[in-house]
Amino acid sequence: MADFHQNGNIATLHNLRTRDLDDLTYELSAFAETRKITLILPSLYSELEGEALPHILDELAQVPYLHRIVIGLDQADEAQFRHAQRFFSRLPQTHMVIWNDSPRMQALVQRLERLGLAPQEPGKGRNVWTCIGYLIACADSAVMALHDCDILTYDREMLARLIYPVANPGFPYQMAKGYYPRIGDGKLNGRVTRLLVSPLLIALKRVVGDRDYLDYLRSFRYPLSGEFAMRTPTLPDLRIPSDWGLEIGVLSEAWRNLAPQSVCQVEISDAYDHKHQELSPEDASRGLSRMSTDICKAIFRKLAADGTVFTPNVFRTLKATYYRCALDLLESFYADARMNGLAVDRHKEEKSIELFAENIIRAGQVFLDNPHESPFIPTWNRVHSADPEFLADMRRAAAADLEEYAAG
Ligand SMILES: O=C(O)[C@H](O)COP(=O)(O)O
Repeated sequence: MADFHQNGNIATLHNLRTRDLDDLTYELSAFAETRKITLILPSLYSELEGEALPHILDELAQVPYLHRIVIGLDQADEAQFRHAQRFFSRLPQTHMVIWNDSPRMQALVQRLERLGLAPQEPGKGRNVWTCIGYLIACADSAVMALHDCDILTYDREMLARLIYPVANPGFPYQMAKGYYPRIGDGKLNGRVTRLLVSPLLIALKRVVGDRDYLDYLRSFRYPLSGEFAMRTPTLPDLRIPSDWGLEIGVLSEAWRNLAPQSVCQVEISDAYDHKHQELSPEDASRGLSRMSTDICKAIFRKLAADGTVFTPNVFRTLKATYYRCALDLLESFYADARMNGLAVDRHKEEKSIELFAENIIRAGQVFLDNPHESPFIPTWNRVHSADPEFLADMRRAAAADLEEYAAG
């Protein structure tokens, strides 16, 4: 049974298991009559062949309150795009599959390149950014929700709970961030959240001192969850990182753009499992190693923008402090897991901590070498002011792709 603890920084909306899904769905459907809700699904083509997405579609097919579903399809060729259209056609809601690699979409990226506004690299950040652009171009939704396509434990209650705080017109929330425990196969997962982000935030507080931004980030029970919902007026001014700092980046943007009273976190599942990436200790450009470096960079950059001075010595101290904090937290995770009959491989976890400690230094070095480097894709407001026709052309391009490469 959940608790009802509030941390005092941002509101936490728990699942007290006192309300059934039908009742929640009924109320969401009433909200949706006056505030249209769009769901964004950033998807890799390979996820269509995985076990999670077919089940996600089965669940979504039963959701009555969604106005539109926008699927951003990455890493697909023409035949795969046609297949994707067939795959998603069982959704009863209006939906759009955006083929990000289509010749038309690529021509649009080149158009942005000429303006110096193109995303620096492909990936989930660019995919999400494109889908948000499409949503802005449609100009008919009041609420947007987004979740990953690799959730093995998906059910439609997760979506209902994610959307509710921003769809309820009586609530002050502009953004809701999902949280849950990541558990699967009898193990405690969420390696980067538990072993990097949580101890790093504690260590930063010790090394650089109290910062509102650190307190804010520490308030989130699962800062790396890929699930969030927002009221759409905030979207045109949202800067999305194109690297793996996407989740932290979106939280940082909410901190910059919104009052703390308008941000909340919401419990959406009691056991979440997804596809696990490899740690990749040998190759820092892949897997959780790359993810951990990008996350550190995102946090360092944000603190620097808030007036924190970083030097090589600060990063060396931070590494040592982090290492101690991470080992201490590991004790807590171990005890918690053990008491709940879950496995924690302490050797593997300590190896991960060692890798993350190295990556703190690596990220620090990248930051010191190039403090102005920014992974952020320009906001849609900026693109719109540089090229007022762009959004309408993008919407037309997505529709033309759909027509030209009909499922067949
Ligand atoms: O949330 C995280 O910490 C990362 O996405 C890794 O998650 P995993 O350990 O569950 O694969």
